[in-house]
Amino acid sequence: MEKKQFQAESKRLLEMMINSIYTQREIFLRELISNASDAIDKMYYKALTDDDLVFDQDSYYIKVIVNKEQRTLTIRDTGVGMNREDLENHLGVIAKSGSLSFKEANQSKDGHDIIGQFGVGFYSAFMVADVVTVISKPVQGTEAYKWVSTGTEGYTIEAAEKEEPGTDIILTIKPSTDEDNYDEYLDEYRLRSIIKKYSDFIRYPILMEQTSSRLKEGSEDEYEEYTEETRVNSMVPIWRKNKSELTPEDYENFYTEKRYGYDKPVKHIHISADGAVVYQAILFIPGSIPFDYYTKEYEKGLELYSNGVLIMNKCADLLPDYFSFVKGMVDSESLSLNISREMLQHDRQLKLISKNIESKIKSQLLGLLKEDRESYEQFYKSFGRQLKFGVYSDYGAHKEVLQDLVMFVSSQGKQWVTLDEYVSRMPEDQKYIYYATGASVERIEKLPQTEMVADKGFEILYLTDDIDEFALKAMNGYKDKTFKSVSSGDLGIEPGDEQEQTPEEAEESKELFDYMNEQLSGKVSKVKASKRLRSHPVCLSSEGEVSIEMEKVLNAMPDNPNIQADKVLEINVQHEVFASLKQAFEHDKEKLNLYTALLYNQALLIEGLPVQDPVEFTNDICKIMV
Ligand SMILES: Nc1ncnc2c1ncn2[C@@H]1O[C@H](COP(=O)(O)OP(=O)(O)OP(=O)(O)O)[C@@H](O)[C@H]1O
Repeated sequence: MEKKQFQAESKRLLEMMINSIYTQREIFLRELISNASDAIDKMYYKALTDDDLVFDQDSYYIKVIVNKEQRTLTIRDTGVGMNREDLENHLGVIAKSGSLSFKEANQSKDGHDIIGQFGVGFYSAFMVADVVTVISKPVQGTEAYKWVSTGTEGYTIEAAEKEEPGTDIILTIKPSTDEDNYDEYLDEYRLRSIIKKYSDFIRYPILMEQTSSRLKEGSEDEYEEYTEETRVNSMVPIWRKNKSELTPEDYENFYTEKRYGYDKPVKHIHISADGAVVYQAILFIPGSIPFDYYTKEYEKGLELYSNGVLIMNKCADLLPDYFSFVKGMVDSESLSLNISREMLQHDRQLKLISKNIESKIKSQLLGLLKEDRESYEQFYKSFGRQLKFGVYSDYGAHKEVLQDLVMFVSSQGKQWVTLDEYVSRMPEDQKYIYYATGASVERIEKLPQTEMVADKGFEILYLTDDIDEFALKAMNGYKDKTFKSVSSGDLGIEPGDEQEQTPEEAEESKELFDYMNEQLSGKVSKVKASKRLRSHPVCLSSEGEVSIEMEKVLNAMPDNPNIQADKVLEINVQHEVFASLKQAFEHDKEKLNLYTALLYNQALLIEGLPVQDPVEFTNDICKIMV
């Protein structure tokens, strides 16, 4: 029998293929099953134009058969089959896809979409097999042929016996070595799991013999093994079903089956888009945070299918970082796959899909916020931090998408409030959206800096997360209103009469404050009379872009940039302490120095900043006690 040679380039290409296109060996099964499914699809197309053929969906199947003794794995289909010419042209020429030509000649209808396009998938069989034998009989023909190849050595074709039309792809599985386990491709359970993973939604049944055990007839304790043929794939992808046919339980089951999470999702989003880009998607907002969510180990992404075949487990490009908590899958016919189907070309389609998905997620979250506040707050407690990171990232470029989704606890009843709610209940004379920062709501409530704004009856957002203030800065403002820290210089509130010092008093205290400022040189940039304090004697505020809270966050970072806020020590001139300061200024400078140091350290403590020299601080307290 004449042995035909692959062309030189083909030989190299095949070597390259086998060794480098695919990173995972197990996908050989996906490729062969996809080919089998394509072959059956082609029957469907042929039946459309050939009156002698009837396409009865139920009579077509794909069978995976294991023979452990002979180390063979057979993938059998009842599709169109190949004649001698096809075997030569389609399997003898690498990168020639009979399926692609077929697809081009037959426009896709009714969701019968052919998968093959590159003409290389078949050769992935050589990743696990020493010898590949193809026995095929075309549906329109009487003769069967056998194609045999050991890979790079070329192939032979001869006449063969086969009753039914269709194709058997018989792989002689390589022997296992110390490094490589090939036996797994002869293991029923392993094969089933590979089929489930990649080919669950192939629309023809994928059948396999299943070994189980049962009680022997007539016996109460003796078991026997038996085999029966069962279907491995679930065939109908739920995302192709009509939304009205599906119940909330169906979605929840899908979420659990797919192992997106072990919790109950807060919401599902089922998309069937057939506009500029055609795709289906089922997305979920998880009900609780995955344990590794806020760690580097967490990988975002959606499962990506092309025509029901899994292409990628986690396609990161489909989700922006701020929606990285979303789980689910996308299936599209219009993707430009690369040859291994492992990575996608960064194409327009994918971008369109991800833009589309982003706006769907946003509108669904807004819907949840409106219709089911409790669930939204539950969601927000888990993933709000990620949304705020999103607002802050890329210099606020995504604020339009996210600003209506963020919330903060506010001084009004310590409830969550959105920016929209805050602004809509602002009294007319309130210029700014006020916020205060601190480690917890309880601590913020006690901050002296909040006194004046709170006295005025203005609502204050309580910022307890280290990202919060950065996010607000990135947003700049909301609906024409700018954000204002209660610790910032100008609060935009006219002080009441009782706070105003007369010009003489102000002149008098200026000398005192200048003196104190000198004592605190390098620590604060100014000491001044406070306009915001009511009952407390002292507080720190900041001037300029960097607030004290931001200083804390920035300095806690690993590469500690040592950024300092421009701090101002504010003294409540209505407080009795101020009278003592004045007294000491006139009669006892040493005492004033002591008071200045004490007040400064108290202000630091209130802010949650470390006292630079705690021993000296306690000594100072002792000094005033004796
Ligand atoms: N089971 C089969 N029945 C009928 N024809 C087949 C079968 N398997 C492969 N072929 C033919 O061989 C060709 C080459 O198959 P191969 O898997 O290499 O490429 P493909 O499926 O066209 O593209 P891709 O690389 O994208 O999978 C197919 O296009 C098809 O014409």
